[in-house]
Amino acid sequence: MRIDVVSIFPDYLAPLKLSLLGRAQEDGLLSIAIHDLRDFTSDRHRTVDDTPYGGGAGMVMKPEPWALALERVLEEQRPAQDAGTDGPGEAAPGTAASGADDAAAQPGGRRRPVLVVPSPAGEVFTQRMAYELAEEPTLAFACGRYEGIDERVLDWAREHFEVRPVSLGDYVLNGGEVAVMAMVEAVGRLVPGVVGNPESLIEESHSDGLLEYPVYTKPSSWRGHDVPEVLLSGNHGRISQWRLEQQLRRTAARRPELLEGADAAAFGKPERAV
Ligand SMILES: N#Cc1c(-c2ccc3ccn(Cc4cccnc4)c3c2)n[nH]c1N
Repeated sequence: MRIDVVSIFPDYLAPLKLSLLGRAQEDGLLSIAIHDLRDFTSDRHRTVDDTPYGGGAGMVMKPEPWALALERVLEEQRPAQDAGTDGPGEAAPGTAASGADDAAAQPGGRRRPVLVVPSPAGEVFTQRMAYELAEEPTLAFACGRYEGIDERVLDWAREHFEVRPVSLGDYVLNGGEVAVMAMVEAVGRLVPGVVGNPESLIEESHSDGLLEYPVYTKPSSWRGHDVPEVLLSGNHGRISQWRLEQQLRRTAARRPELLEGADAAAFGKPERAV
């Protein structure tokens, strides 16, 4: 998978070169390119913002640098797009990645590349969305700042990308970079080979629509706190039952809305046609 990120703070994204995602790039499983929006300005001050039409506080990001930056992204992503490389497999039927979204279709049937635009006004990011985005051969992320990006950029981008405004959650950040870090990590770890043991992707929070069970390691007794006896029993049937009970208890206590009409698949990996 190829990922491109456009930001006025490229150094903010430096951690994407570390740890698991860094090794995945060394192994050729992922490539992550960061583009400085200021490289696409034309004035000596490398201006990326201006005052808002209609008045109001703050500044708005100018459209032209964004269009030039995103055109460069389109150009650089074309080989991966044309190869359709690196989706973890067939796109889950019915998901946007599977071409079910006609809006994403290009002339000649080629799918438009996905552009994720972090925004407080976006669709909330979920594990299900992470699975869907992980099916794409390329992803582009536009990190806004100030009061946001001139809306005409998104209108223009829809002619070239499948544009997805996405929010990290219902709180206010100063820009899109933190959201992109979270999304790139959540998506990147789903690309086959990035996480050493794919088993660990199965039993984690949200992968089955429930919060994960508590985990323990040695010593079995620590400062007067003991590991639950069932986990020392070696009885795998009892252990699985206990873990599911813990998941249900935690989810009911902390995220009861996940249980309403819970169809675990509705929150985890999209259903695949049998
Ligand atoms: N994803 C996400 C977000 C953002 C977010 C994302 C991009 C930008 C670009 C600018 N701001 C500041 C800003 C603040 C308020 C109103 N309008 C703009 C951003 C906030 N805030 N909260 C989230 N969950």
